[in-house]
Amino acid sequence: MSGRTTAPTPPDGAVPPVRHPDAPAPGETIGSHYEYCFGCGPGVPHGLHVEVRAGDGVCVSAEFRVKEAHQGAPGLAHGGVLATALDETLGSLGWMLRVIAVTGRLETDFLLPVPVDTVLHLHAEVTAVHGRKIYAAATGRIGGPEGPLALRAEAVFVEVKVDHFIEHGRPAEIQATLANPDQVKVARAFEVNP
Ligand SMILES: CCCCCCCCCCCCCC(=O)SCCNC(=O)CCNC(=O)[C@H](O)C(C)(C)COP(=O)(O)OP(=O)(O)OC[C@H]1O[C@@H](n2cnc3c(N)ncnc32)[C@H](O)[C@@H]1OP(=O)(O)O
Repeated sequence: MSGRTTAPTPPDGAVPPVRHPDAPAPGETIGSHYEYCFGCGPGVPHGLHVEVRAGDGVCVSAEFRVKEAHQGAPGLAHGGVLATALDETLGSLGWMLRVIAVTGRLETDFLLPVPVDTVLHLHAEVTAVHGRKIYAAATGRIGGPEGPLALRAEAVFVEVKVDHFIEHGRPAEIQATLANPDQVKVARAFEVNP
């Protein structure tokens, strides 16, 4: 046994998260990190267009309107789409820590069906950090920030460097991204100075 675990419960030795001094101000819109991101990109017509704002802790909130293109059952959102909305919101927490992190594990409870046209109110926060692992939790509420709880998630994100994307991404998109200083900035590629 190696002792490695991917469970979303912080292990012994995990520490509380620290909001980075250069994190976006509370209430500030974080904006899309990539034009063609299915979760937040304005260049994806059937994408989710999740809009995220910084919170005052190591947390963010977001809204997402379920569209016809997001159905699973008639008139209801597809569960995978809802998990994507949670993933996108959780992924934005990297801005609050000023790191790039990718989803390692995402556990989702689907508590209520979510009809088309619903505005889902999402909230995500970092609960602990252990080395490169970032532990986080998220909720999705129907109709308002205090509305009925439809979704709940726990996640482990793993911090990576820009090299992760350069090594694994399709070259055409990576080269176009790195060649565009505005795109590098919004992509959270903090260690790149274009
Ligand atoms: C050009 C710039 C572009 C920038 C764009 C920004 C976009 C942001 C986009 C956001 C979009 C939204 C979000 C998205 O959709 S992100 C897209 C979906 N996610 C992915 O594609 C991730 C795919 N997986 C990997 O690339 C690797 O497996 C990673 C990088 C995750 C780890 O491989 P790596 O070789 O690096 O790490 P390691 O093996 O040395 O392990 C290190 C530690 O991590 C722990 N661990 C490992 N795996 C898991 C796991 N699955 N769960 C829990 N924990 C895990 C491991 O136990 C160890 O801990 P410890 O045992 O030491 O304590």
